[in-house]
Amino acid sequence: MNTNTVKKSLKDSVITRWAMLLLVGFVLAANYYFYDALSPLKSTLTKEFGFSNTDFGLFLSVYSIPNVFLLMAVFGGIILDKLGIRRTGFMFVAFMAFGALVTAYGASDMYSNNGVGYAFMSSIFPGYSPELKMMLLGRFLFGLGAETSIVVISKIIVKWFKGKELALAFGVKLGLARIGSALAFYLSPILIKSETGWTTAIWFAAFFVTSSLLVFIIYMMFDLKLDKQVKPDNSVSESNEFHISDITDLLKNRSFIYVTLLCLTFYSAVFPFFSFSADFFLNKFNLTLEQSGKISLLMPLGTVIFTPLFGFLVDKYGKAATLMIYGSLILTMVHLAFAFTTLSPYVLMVVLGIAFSLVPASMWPSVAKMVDEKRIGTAYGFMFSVQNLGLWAFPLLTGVILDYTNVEGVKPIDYTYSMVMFASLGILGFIFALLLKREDKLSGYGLNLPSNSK
Ligand SMILES: NCCCC[C@H](N)C(=O)NCC(=O)O
Repeated sequence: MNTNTVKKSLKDSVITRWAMLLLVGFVLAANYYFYDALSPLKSTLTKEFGFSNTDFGLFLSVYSIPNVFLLMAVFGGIILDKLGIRRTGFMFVAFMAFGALVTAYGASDMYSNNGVGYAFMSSIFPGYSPELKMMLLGRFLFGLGAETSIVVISKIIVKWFKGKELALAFGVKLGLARIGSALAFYLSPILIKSETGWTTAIWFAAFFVTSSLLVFIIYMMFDLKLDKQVKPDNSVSESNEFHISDITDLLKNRSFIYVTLLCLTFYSAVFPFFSFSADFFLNKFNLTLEQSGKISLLMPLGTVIFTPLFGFLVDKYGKAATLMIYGSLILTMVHLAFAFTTLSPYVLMVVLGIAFSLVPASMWPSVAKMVDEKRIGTAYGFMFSVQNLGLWAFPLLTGVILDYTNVEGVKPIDYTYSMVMFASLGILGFIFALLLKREDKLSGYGLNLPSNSK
């Protein structure tokens, strides 16, 4: 382990380690802001560029292509365990910023007025608009950087908080990420009305991500200082070598497999739903874009409170495996209620926020109990790649289901079948959570024990 300190180091100072969390939390908030910033703009993209439901789903899902099909999150995790936090983090946050700028450029007048790349994009795949293609390229690059940078930030949290308030720190980190999402749903509908044109909403998001690169550079200075204080032991350089057995060992670990499958199904029922949620409320409850955006942001806002709270409880009392079961069950019930009832979407989104706090607050710190810290980047990277299979397939499938079950141009759009799909994913997540808890009794990782007892 990389923690054989004799003297006190930076991470022993409560203020410094929480300040580090705020720095990387800013990077994460920018990442989540950009991911969600275009979701409230679905109808605007249809109006401006003729996006169909499927085009919009394609735009959302292209984020995951580098992580699923090029295994970027896995390679990113391996690169991270080998090259370390600073170099890997800088590289992938820079990718994220570049991708965000390319997306904004693709939606801009500068590009549509025969800007760089317009002629080329017009010449390939003529069935799709040049704007969509440039925006797809941007989101692809953004996704390539964004997922690995989340892996890097997860490793940063483990580095500063393991053996201390780990689950609480993960909870706060996720809370900061969700503030990014909530801000996106709040600000984007306002920014599209700005005098500088509707694309201000996308440019603002792109500059937010770019500013996070500067914040990451500040973090790097503290990281360097900590590494100088906490000298690695002699075995580290050898153990930093990646071996294929690092992956095969993970695949032989049943607890890890169940938690990965839970991650896939649970998140597939949340993020793709969330991306369509503003449009769903608008259609189901006949609301304005601003009203529906405000309902959507109740879920991330709820998680800002609940995720750190549940993280604190997991640190203190344990029960992570049990809470993952409850979280999956609540998620399923909320989606069924969305599909078949007209219960208040305000209440349901808050309840969804509780489910979306229970599982992440328990899941991510639990992985640190199953996997050695030196391999945590590889483990999170692997989970993210598998999860991205869902983040790729389900937005696309939602768009296809919507186009298939609705008549083009006829409003309101009916989301019932898509909601049933999300509820089914919730049921699968519930089953994997049960299996994980059963397996924990055999493996002895102690997922239901408090954080400092392992
Ligand atoms: N920004 C939306 C996609 C993030 C996915 C990421 N791989 C993840 O799972 N993050 C953890 C979380 O709970 O947000």
